[in-house]
Amino acid sequence: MTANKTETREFQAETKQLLDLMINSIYTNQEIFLRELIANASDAIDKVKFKSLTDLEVLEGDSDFEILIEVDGDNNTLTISDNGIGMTYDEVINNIGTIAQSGTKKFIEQLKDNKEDVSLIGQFGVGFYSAFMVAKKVTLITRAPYEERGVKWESEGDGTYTVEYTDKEQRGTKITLTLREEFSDSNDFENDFTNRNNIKNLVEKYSNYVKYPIKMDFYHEQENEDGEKSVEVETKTLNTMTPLWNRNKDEVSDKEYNQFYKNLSKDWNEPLEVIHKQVEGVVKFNALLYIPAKAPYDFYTADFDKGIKLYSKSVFIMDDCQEILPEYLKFVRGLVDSPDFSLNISREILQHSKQLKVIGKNLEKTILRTLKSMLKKDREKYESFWKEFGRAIKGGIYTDYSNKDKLENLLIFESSHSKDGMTTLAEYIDRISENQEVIYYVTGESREKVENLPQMELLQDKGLEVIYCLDPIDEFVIDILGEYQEVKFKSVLRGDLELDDEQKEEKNEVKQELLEVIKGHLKNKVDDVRLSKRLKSSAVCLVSDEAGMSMSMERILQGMNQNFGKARRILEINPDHQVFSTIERLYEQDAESETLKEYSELLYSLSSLVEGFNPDNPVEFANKISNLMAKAY
Ligand SMILES: Nc1ncnc2c1ncn2[C@@H]1O[C@H](COP(=O)(O)OP(=O)(O)OP(=O)(O)O)[C@@H](O)[C@H]1O
Repeated sequence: MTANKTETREFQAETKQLLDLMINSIYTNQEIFLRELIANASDAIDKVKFKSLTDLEVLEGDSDFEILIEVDGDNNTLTISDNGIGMTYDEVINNIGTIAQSGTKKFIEQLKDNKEDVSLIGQFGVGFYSAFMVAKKVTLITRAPYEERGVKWESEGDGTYTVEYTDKEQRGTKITLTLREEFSDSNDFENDFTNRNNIKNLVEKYSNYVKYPIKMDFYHEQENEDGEKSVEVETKTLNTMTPLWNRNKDEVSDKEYNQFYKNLSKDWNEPLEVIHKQVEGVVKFNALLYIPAKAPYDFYTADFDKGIKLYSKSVFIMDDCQEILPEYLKFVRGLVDSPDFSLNISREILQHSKQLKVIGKNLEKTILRTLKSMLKKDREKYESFWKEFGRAIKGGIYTDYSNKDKLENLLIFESSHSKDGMTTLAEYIDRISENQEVIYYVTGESREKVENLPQMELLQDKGLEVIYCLDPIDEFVIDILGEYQEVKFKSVLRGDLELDDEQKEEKNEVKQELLEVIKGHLKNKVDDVRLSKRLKSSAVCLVSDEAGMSMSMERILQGMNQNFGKARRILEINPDHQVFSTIERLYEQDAESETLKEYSELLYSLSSLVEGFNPDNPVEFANKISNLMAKAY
């Protein structure tokens, strides 16, 4: 880098792609660029303010924090300035010239498929680039504290940008957008970003609770008694600033809560639930928490930025405090403001903060109470919550057994009881007859698949309700719970169902020898062969042993490339099926019959197929079936 020279640099390939999309593909809601730039300005002021707590010099005597907006209708420009932390030369190149966030690629992919979905912009941390939705040129001039010179960055969004040193007296950043014609057209109020009233409306809509004054000059023409004209300048603060969470709950409207949420989370949707808590006790705090309606695109990945914002007496301390709420509530967004937090609290100190623990426990209880009440009072809303975040709650049971009692009552499942609604475990228990001693459950990929399983036949016939575990994590959760209200869980696909069927019991006595022969033919494939008490119309099914791993677990672990061995397989044959009579006949004629061996193998392949496993040798399997068909007539 050579000082005082203008450097022309190329954007990264990804940035180019992003800019291209910003400029050419987004046709609605372009106005949010203003929110994004104001948010950046506010973040930058937060940063310098925070730094000044330990280093007052950083302020250089300039501590009247503010964000200024200027418009110039003659030159079609809009300028946003802040006296925040500013950027050094290298920071400009690192922060503005490149996209560090790994999520950006995914953002580009999603935008390609869904060009209208600008709600994704904030989520992916591409806020600054949204300026190119409305600007044909963006000029950024910035100076960091202690730097002698400022830095000028400029780009027309065409693949390159320039950087050079420049003079800048005031600390902070000034961003000037030279607007595209369609965004400075005085005949189109909502898209005219040189119109002061439009800007005022947008600030009120999107940035009303930004903590620092957002100011703009308004010009009033005046005429005195002698007919002389003059212009009076009035500087107005456009935002109300009072932190919403410190206002009385009764004084805050739903609209205000929702708008605040959108600013805070960058989510385009309204939140599903708002929790506003004001506590005066041993520990004093105000909290404003939100349960989102939709899971962010990266919610179930390690990239997800979880955490709650921390404030002390309305002064921002930290963006994403992860210590306050347990991992399973990571979907909750919001902030906590407590005078008990120390301003220069570090992440290390946070982990041992007693106040934080007390507040965290209090909030956890409140959130769980809110969810419980939603489950009781508004099932539809709860089911929509569950669809988005149910897995996080289940994860809470799976990763920490001590959460079991808190969370088991929040679980809901699909079940054979109803095609539309879902059931809690308590509702299941309420419905079962006194002599049913277990909670039946079945694991599988979809309602349709589990309902067609041969293993379900007898239960369906007897009208016994079965819980459908359609999410791979369900089986782990059920394994951990073991029982609910002292009623044990029982997998339909494992062990003996103990559904006593006396007629079958009688018939079963004589068949043991035949079963041993079949077992001998399937030596390396199954651990046992039994007569089934659960099949009605199907000939065979495969179940796993009560002890050890289940077959669905085996499949999940295999999918994760984890080799924990195989589930113990048991082949069950329906003694009432014609096929069984056939093999019985074969056995009576010749216990060592080759055909009996072949049929045993075929039955095993058929049962594996139903379970979703391919036959060990598909070609041999196909040949055997063809031969059988050829012999049939
Ligand atoms: N006004 C500003 N003052 C100082 N630094 C800024 C300013 N605007 C942007 N930056 C820097 O540029 C970076 C990139 O900004 P950008 O808006 O693209 O993403 P972000 O703010 O990090 O993410 P998000 O928009 O999701 O909050 C910021 O993280 C910040 O370091």
